[in-house]
Amino acid sequence: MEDVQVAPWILVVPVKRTAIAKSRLAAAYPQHRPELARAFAADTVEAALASPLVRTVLVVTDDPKVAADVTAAGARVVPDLPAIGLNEALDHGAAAAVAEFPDARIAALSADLPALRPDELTAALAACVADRSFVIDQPGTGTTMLAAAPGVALDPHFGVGSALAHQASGAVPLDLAIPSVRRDVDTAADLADAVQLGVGPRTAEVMSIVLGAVIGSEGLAC
Ligand SMILES: Nc1nc2c(ncn2[C@@H]2O[C@H](COP(=O)(O)OP(=O)(O)OP(=O)(O)O)[C@@H](O)[C@H]2O)c(=O)[nH]1
Ligand SMILES: C=C(OP(=O)(O)O)C(=O)O
Repeated sequence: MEDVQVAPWILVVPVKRTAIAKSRLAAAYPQHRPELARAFAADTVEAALASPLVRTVLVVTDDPKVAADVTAAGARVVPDLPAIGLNEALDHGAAAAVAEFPDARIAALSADLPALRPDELTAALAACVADRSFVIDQPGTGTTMLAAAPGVALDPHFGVGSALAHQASGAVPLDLAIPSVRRDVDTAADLADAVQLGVGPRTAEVMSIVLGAVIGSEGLAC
């Protein structure tokens, strides 16, 4: 009988309600911040689903628009528990993943990676050989992905200074050239950098509306 290989990874992607998310973009993008947060999540999930190592993406969110977007893309939604916070949301998503896929490898992936490339995510997942591995973000202090081997607890420590916290908890940082996996977007400068790398279609669409509005308001074009 043919040996069908099953993709080993379940990704848990947390998405805060976009009405309150990405507050550090508020000054630069007061009108479009929620739409940008939604577009980042849609592009991140779509790129993750395109990796051949990814079996399923579980999106932990209470945002109905995000839930509709990611469901249409082929991901599954795990409703957030009320006001539990990022690491608790990840534990909640990981528990749902373990219950359904006990032999799978589980990784938490931030939803603010609009330039994410499936090939770079695949390279990152393939390099996760330790019990727990993680990807340090572009600034060097945070984390964009945390992965665990089957049977190993994810034990997430996302938040300010999470790179040090994950290392201190025994997770091993990946040493790979994977700029799109590292490029999380918190600030307007991060977003400009992501656009340089090449963002996914949803973010590109919102950015074209934003730039049209800016240029239009300056009377240069409409
Ligand atoms: N489900 C869920 N996801 C969260 C929560 N807090 C943060 N996230 C997600 O975790 C990822 C990293 O979070 P941050 O970069 O801090 O995002 P943020 O809180 O929207 O951004 P700031 O307001 O600028 O701090 C993003 O994908 C967020 O949507 C939470 O309480 N629940
Ligand atoms: C949640 C994190 O970071 P940020 O808020 O900078 O995206 C993190 O890096 O763990």
